[in-house]
Amino acid sequence: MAPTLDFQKLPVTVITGFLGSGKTTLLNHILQNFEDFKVAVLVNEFGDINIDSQFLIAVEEDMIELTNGCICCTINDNLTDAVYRVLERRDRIDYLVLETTGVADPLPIMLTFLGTELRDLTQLDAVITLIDVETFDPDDHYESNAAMSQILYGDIILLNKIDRVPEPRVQKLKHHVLSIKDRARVLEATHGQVPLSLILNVQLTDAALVQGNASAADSSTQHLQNDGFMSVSFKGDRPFALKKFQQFLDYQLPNNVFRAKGIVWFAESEKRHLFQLSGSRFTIDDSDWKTSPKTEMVWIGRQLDVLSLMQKLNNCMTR
Ligand SMILES: Nc1nc2c(ncn2[C@@H]2O[C@H](COP(=O)(O)OP(=O)(O)OP(=O)(O)O)[C@@H](O)[C@H]2O)c(=O)[nH]1
Repeated sequence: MAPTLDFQKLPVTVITGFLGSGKTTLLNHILQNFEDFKVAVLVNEFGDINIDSQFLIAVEEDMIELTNGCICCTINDNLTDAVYRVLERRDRIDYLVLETTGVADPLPIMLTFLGTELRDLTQLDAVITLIDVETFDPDDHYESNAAMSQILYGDIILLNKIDRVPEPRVQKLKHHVLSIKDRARVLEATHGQVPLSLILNVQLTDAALVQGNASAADSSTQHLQNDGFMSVSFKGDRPFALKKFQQFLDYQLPNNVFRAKGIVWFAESEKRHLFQLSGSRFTIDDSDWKTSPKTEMVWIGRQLDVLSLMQKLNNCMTR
């Protein structure tokens, strides 16, 4: 028999984790496997989620509805508004999953659910923090206050990308995490593949403890600026020359770039290419164009020299 969720309050799971740690990958795993319930997901961009177009019923400006009853909403700038849009469909939605941006401190987000009128309508179930075991350095935490806060407030810490490192490193990181947060549920995964029963509807968030930290949230809204992260968008109306882009990645990529993703149009290919860079590794996958070809990418890093980066990317385009 299918399990039922009969909560008066809408259960909410928050997925957090540093840039490129695998949050969207986990979200896709949830959307594909949480079949018994109708899930709403709140994301920053639709483009990241793998939605097979055959499952689409309706696409509105900020909401996508799927045949299985699930919906995806974009957060835009206002989380509370986005949650209320989901609550308007409460009769048809059993569960809410929210993916934060990689440089977000989860505490203010948790307090949105615990410290406002949303507290009567939603039930914060757990915060899942993903850690990329390959790039995470326990000595510097990416020199980021937000990364530290993600571990401090994570109820479940998912050590992800264990396919990329030797087992002893995973165990070392596990000890490190438990030294910061001894009550965390620590799990290990590749591509976020964990049984959903271990991460959803687990009721792990201690609301009283989090609310006790409310005063820390005032200063934490500054984390983004303090951590020095910034993003640069690049759009190209001419294709990239494959060789030039390869040379850029091999020899000219600034070392303060941490993450990049987007769609690339190559002169040499009729395909649409999805580019992902995380740390020093990148992948390029292909699919078919559903729009006219174009290049659209986001580059994220610290103190980026915007002009120089744009110039280098411009130089990758064919004349
Ligand atoms: N080898 C390996 N790659 C992974 C794993 N999990 C995710 N990836 C890849 O890592 C890259 C980043 O994954 P995402 O799920 O987009 O990460 P994210 O945390 O949503 O990234 P941001 O949106 O930048 O915060 C993608 O290319 C994924 O395919 C894993 O367990 N092993």
